[in-house]
Amino acid sequence: MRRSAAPSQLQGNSFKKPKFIPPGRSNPRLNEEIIKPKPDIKLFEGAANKNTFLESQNDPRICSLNLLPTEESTREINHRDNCSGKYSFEASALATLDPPHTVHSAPKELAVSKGQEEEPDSLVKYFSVVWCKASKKKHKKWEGDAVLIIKGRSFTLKNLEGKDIGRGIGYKFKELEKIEEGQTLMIGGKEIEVMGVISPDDFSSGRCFQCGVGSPAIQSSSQASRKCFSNPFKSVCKPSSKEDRENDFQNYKPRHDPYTPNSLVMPRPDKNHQWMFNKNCFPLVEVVIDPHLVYHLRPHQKEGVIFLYECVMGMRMNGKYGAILADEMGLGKTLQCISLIWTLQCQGPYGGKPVIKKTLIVTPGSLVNNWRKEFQKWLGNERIKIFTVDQDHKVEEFIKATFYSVLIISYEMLLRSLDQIKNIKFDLLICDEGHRLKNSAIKTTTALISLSCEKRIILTGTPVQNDLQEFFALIDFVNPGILGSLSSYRKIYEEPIILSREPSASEEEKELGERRATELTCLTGLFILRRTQEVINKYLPPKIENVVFCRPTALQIELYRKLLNSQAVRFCLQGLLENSPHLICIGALKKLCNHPCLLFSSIKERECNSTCDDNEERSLYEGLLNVFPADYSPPQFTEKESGKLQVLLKLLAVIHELRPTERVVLVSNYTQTLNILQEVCKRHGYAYRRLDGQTPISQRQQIVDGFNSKYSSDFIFLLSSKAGGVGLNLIGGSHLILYDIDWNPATDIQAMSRVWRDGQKHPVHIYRLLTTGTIEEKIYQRQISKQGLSGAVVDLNKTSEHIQFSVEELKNLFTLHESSCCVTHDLLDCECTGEKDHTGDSCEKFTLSRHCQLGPHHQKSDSLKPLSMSQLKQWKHFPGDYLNLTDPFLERIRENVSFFFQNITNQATAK
Ligand SMILES: Nc1ncnc2c1ncn2[C@@H]1O[C@H](COP(=O)(O)OP(=O)(O)OP(=O)(O)O)[C@@H](O)[C@H]1O
Ligand SMILES: [Mg+2]
Repeated sequence: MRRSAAPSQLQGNSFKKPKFIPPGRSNPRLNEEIIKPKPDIKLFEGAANKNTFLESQNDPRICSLNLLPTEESTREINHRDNCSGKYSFEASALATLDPPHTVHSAPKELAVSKGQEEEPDSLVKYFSVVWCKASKKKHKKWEGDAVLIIKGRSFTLKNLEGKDIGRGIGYKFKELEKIEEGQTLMIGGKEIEVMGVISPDDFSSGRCFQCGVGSPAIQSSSQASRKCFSNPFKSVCKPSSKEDRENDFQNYKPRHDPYTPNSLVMPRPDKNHQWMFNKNCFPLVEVVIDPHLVYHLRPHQKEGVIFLYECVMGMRMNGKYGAILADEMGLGKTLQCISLIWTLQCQGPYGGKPVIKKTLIVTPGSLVNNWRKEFQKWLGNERIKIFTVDQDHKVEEFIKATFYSVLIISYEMLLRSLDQIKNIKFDLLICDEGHRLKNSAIKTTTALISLSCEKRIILTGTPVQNDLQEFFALIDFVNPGILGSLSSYRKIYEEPIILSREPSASEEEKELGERRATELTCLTGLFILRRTQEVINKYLPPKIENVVFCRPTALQIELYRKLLNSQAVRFCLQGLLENSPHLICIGALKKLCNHPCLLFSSIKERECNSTCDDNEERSLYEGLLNVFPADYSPPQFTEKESGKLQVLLKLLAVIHELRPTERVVLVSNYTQTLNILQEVCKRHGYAYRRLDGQTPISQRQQIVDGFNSKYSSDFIFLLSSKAGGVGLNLIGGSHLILYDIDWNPATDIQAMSRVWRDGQKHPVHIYRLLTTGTIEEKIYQRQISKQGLSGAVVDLNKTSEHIQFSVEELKNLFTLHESSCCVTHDLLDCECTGEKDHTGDSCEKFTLSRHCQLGPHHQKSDSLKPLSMSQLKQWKHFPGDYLNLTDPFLERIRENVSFFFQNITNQATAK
């Protein structure tokens, strides 16, 4: 049985008597009150004091009706008659003889109104109650907490999971109106005791359903300012003797001077915290961040460290020690965590004793060494001993060598070594790129949940509120139980919030959904921190972003037309979408855009491995080989066959010529395309490195370091965005070219943020290449239109296979616009004719709205979000043959380009 004590911990809610009291047992608080007989009282007040309790004992009428919501007949509710005369001495004398769990006669059901009573619309009341089924059993116990909602002449009883457990209509208004704290009554076949009144606000916010939730322990984040203790040695308890006190005075000094001008001092624990965690009565000592780190920390990082400190210390919410640091990419989440670990490992507020001993950092395989490097970068090799798990360094080694305090391991390795890891006592768990834990059913999540460590931090660069169920999984991971069970979360938050966003939602539903969303935000906002790129922009060089529309070649156009005329495409357009032939068609068109030889290879491959199942694919390729020259051979592809490749070559040449010391990151989503690009590098003598899904994890950091090194002779870094994009720092490159486009804007954004981040010295140039009039433009439009944003915008796992297309959409997708120099511009409703340099206002002044289930409360500016159409319109744009092209790079590639969009961020600091 659920205990009802929790609601009392909620600040500001109206639960006054939260404990279960067996039916018939008097409520201790009310025992103190003398309840005078009221002649007009109608409802049973058995549990309100001892006397009334005895009333019930003597009452032979135990309700046998079982009134579940569906049972019309049970709407009969009778309040206890003749209450008034029974507050007798006789009864109270009996009370002293009876143990609490003796026979309890339940009150009679309240009765439904027979006549046509006037409906008082205005009356809506909420009560916290405890309930049990009506029974004649001697020893009854309350079965649970519930919320009773009285509305006019009807009632609803909801359990704390938000489910209806009783409902009835047509009661006497006057009787319902009289329900008050302390009463016991029969309603809907259930006996209930009214524990307290719930304010409408507590109901609409959903707070009244939260049980087991720790109370916010923080008043405001301003507490997190640099406030020194007036007396760092003052303790809640006094040390035992004078001598001890003197020793303490010596021993309990802060590790770093809290009074130096730039010191960063952690907020002090309040009395409640001290009472909970300072059982040994140690003196309070300032926790001061190592000045060596403070020197480097940016202002937002200082705030972040304080936030993390408060969360994991349980200072933000009683009994909860988790946090989600969801700063946008490149804001230095790693450094913030390192600062926290280093601090907690050496210091603590109680007697200066370290709060943690061992930390576990779980991260994608490609970032394991990046973490080690960051530790070295900020703390050197001596301060802290780090152990990274790989093929040659097993967890056993960490266990044997006790001097290691931090274990860094990939998610994959964690699963393999789970048994050993479980045996180590970790005090802090950090999950980097932790949005992967949004699915609570996957092995990684269950494995991590099984670790007993309470202090848990999720790091993620992607917003977490886009999907309410994934949101729950992340929240429940860091602070288990804070939102109740999944089913109660659904009833109390998800359903009303989603319902309120439906176009058909009533005003009441909208209001409720809005309130629940606000409450959810408030509750979770205490331990989620997200800052956007803007906080760091001022430290970054300018960023020049270009969308380059490349003309397709004659061969590409011919093949494209043939593909669109194929039987497979025609089937798709007739809505015959079994076996998803549209995905094959889309794949073929995308390959063709990258280079016709990729399509050629696919056709040849299909010819070799033909089975009877791939009719669609064969029908798609029919007659295509005739378009290629007879002796066509993919390895000998020519660069002139692809519009984008021609642009790329010119771009590489001009960068090499004009910026000989700068380097290029060249990104594709496809390994086969990377093969072509690699071949191009070889042919033109460009030194390169490559990182894709096949690159062994152990080599990845080395490849990245080699490229970033100032001594590197590389010119190009070939990167597979899906394999290696997340979390990498590629600041050695200042030009980034996205050779192809992904359905998911997040993949592209991830890749783009690899170069424009802290530490970048050069202005950053980003080029997104699209083939004019083709499917690539359509995918781009989908990215920037609302439609593209729906659902989990930033979910890197979402691919085209997850996207549903209507036949209408497919028609649009499978159209080649041969005469337009930029279909995307045509769609913008821009007043310019595309014939001149059209410069709109800076896009930065536009607030970007994020499509998010939590609604407007969360729609903060999010600079790494994909653009919207209207923002793109504000970008400078011009056709390829525009005369006054001032950008030297664009000037050199214009021959093969039909249109440009350009936007410059941080122009003021342009060098
Ligand atoms: N205060 C700072 N001063 C200088 N460089 C910094 C600072 N903070 C972080 N950096 C550097 O910025 C780069 C990005 O930091 P980091 O990798 O921690 O970003 P992140 O927030 O984890 O981003 P992502 O979400 O992409 O993983 C790193 O090279 C890091 O060393
Ligand atoms: Mg990171």
